[in-house]
Amino acid sequence: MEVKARAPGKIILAGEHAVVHGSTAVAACIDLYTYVSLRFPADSDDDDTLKLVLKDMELNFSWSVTRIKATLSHLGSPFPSTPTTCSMEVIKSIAVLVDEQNIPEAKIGLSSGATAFLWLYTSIIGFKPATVVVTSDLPLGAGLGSSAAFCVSLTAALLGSLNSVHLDKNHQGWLTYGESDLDLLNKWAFEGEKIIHGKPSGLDNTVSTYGNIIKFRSGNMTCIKSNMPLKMLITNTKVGRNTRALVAGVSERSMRHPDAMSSVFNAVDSISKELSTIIESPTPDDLSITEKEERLEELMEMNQGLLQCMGVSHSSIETVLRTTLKFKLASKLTGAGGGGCALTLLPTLLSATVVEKVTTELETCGFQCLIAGIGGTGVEVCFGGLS
Ligand SMILES: Nc1ncnc2c1ncn2[C@@H]1O[C@H](COP(=O)(O)OP(=O)(O)OP(=O)(O)O)[C@@H](O)[C@H]1O
Ligand SMILES: C[C@@](O)(CCO)CC(=O)[O-]
Ligand SMILES: [Mg+2]
Repeated sequence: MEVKARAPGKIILAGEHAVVHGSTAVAACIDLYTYVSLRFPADSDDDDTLKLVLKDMELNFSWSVTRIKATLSHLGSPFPSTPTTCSMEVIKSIAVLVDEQNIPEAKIGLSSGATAFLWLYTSIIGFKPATVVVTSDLPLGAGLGSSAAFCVSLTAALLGSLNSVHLDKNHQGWLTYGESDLDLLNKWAFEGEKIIHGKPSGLDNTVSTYGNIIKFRSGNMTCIKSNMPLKMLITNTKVGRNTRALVAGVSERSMRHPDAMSSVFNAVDSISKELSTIIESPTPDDLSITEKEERLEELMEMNQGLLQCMGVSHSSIETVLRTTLKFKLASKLTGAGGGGCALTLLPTLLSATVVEKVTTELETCGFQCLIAGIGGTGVEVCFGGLS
């Protein structure tokens, strides 16, 4: 049997980092996906290996199931209906299995992904041979939620292979999970994100699981129905960074300056709330689309200033801000910052010529620009019948 799954990446319109400290954030999924295919060998096959193929990265990992079992069987796996945090002690045991794969230094960031894989696989499936193939449209470590899309799509494929999860396995094409299975999936994906991010808020895995545009605070989400066009230019500065280190840096700063940072987080909370109210309010209401866009631009600029205060901007992000400002366009970083991606609001009345000019100038700086569809469906699974 083959189970396929796909989960979207995301953009954060407001509230990254502050959301880790209890503020509201607003995020939307984008139509760029991570895909996972899970295949179990036929019973007749004499196969004892669990294989993880990271196709885009040209990396093949394989572990003997007997060896994994010897390391982890004391945990009583599998326990698919009980999402459980991987303890530091178990992370260390899994790290030994990952180290044995001799990941090249240039790709060493993938070791946290491989650790999350082994935790999710053994916790949900147990000690069974399989081949898991991963591909992704998303740039890794660039702020578009690749880690969450990886954890969500992987969990979707794993849970989809279980008989206890109710899905029509004869359905042709992509299928969505029922509400309670989605909740279980999201909890497991969050446990994977903890291994990659250290202290995630849960925002990224939640928007990848449920899709749409969401308002999120302290683990609770509300879907937002947008009443205005929201066209964003995404610029990838291609400056690599790591969310775990950036999140830890903000926490350290907030320990050094608790009062000042708590005011910063409160200000972000107000920005996210105001931004979601503007997006949701009916048009024409008291504000025209153009007025709403101007308010959003101002809020994005304010949020960017506060992200700078948190210490997560970067000279490459500042270059994007300066370049887009020349065309009177507002931008902010999206995701964890420190490089990665920036968002620029493209107002409805902006001419195609200006979009072309700003894109060309950003690309001349060595950046990569894209416009993604936002707010679609979240994670999906498929048991065959994809063209
Ligand atoms: N397709 C994938 N295959 C394997 N590992 C992945 C994949 N996508 C993400 N990862 C893991 O996630 C890490 C990147 O996660 P990180 O949280 O730093 O960035 P991001 O999720 O892209 O950005 P942000 O968290 O700011 O949205 C990679 O180094 C890798 O360990
Ligand atoms: C930086 C952060 O707020 C968003 C990363 O996309 C981290 C998190 O919420 O887990
Ligand atoms: Mg991430």
